[in-house]
Amino acid sequence: MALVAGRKTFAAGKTLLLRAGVWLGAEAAARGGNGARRFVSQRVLVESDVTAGIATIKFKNPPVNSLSLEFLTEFIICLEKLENDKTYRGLILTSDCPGIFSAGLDLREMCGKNLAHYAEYWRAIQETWLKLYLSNMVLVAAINGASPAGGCLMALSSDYRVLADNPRYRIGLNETLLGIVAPFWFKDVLVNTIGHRAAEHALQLGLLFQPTEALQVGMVDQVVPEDQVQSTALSVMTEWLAIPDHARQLTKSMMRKATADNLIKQREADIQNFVSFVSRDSIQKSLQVYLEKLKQKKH
Ligand SMILES: CCCCC/C=C\CCCC/C=C/C(=O)SCCNC(=O)CCNC(=O)[C@H](O)C(C)(C)COP(=O)(O)OP(=O)(O)OC[C@H]1O[C@@H](n2cnc3c(N)ncnc32)[C@H](O)[C@@H]1OP(=O)(O)O
Repeated sequence: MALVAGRKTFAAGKTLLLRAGVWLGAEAAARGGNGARRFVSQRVLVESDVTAGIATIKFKNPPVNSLSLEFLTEFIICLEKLENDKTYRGLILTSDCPGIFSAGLDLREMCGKNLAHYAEYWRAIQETWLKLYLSNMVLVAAINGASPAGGCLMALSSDYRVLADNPRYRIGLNETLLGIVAPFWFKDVLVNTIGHRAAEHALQLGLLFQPTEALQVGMVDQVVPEDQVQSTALSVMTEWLAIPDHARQLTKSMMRKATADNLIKQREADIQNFVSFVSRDSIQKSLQVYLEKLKQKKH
């Protein structure tokens, strides 16, 4: 199995160091006779059906699929590989961790680190979102677990969302509950999905919706029994892939470009905003208290 380490070039001429060992050769992946391929990487599992042109990315960053810098690095590389490989027209996003889609940003990346680290981290968050939001592939989120904040953003950036019908699987942008603020582009994506009034309400109160509420407000497109999430995602994908790619892709771009451009034109300022916000003593304190509460919950 090949081990690739190198530099990943990000937008704005910046680079993110691809840590040695995080990407374990996709090319060495098992290839079945039925057109199924499996890429192997440490935190991101990629299964694909070459014949159908559909790949499935399973987040595998236990215990809660937090969006750590290492996870994001692997994820971006996987996305790029799939995006550049014209075999794949559709991508299903789901989780390999039982009961958790993604706990969102990794709070440990935002606590007690230096300014350069915060900047690197935020650039990776931006990059992940831009790649997801502007993907030429059809993206279906098969949400098989809790999906707060950054986890919710990943789902919202897909073209279609299927959520498992389990009241423990709440989804929403809960940033205010942590004493932090969802950045404008998180807000824009939420507004595009559920409308301005509902987004204002949800954002100010940091609402986490149970499945039936999420369906009602339009945050997800379908709620299905837990054991039908993957099969539903697959049949939705088949429906979407019946549309000619060029027409669907141009339409997607027409709908999303302005929102993405809004960030692209002020990426550096957005990074500086994040760095100065998150490094404030009061914000550091809020995040630490929140992390401590999460830890104590168990005892
Ligand atoms: C005005 C200018 C503004 C500019 C921008 C400024 C600010 C930036 C805003 C950035 C936007 C932020 C987005 C985010 O995504 S913030 C993260 C929000 N996430 C959460 O609130 C989720 C917190 N986690 C949970 O609610 C639960 O863990 C759960 C996901 C529902 C799973 O519950 P359960 O299965 O019971 O697991 P535990 O709670 O026991 O957790 C297991 C261990 O995982 C640790 N953990 C959980 N979440 C995170 C996380 N997000 N990051 C890091 N670590 C996390 C938890 O502490 C446990 O650790 P332990 O085993 O060591 O105790």
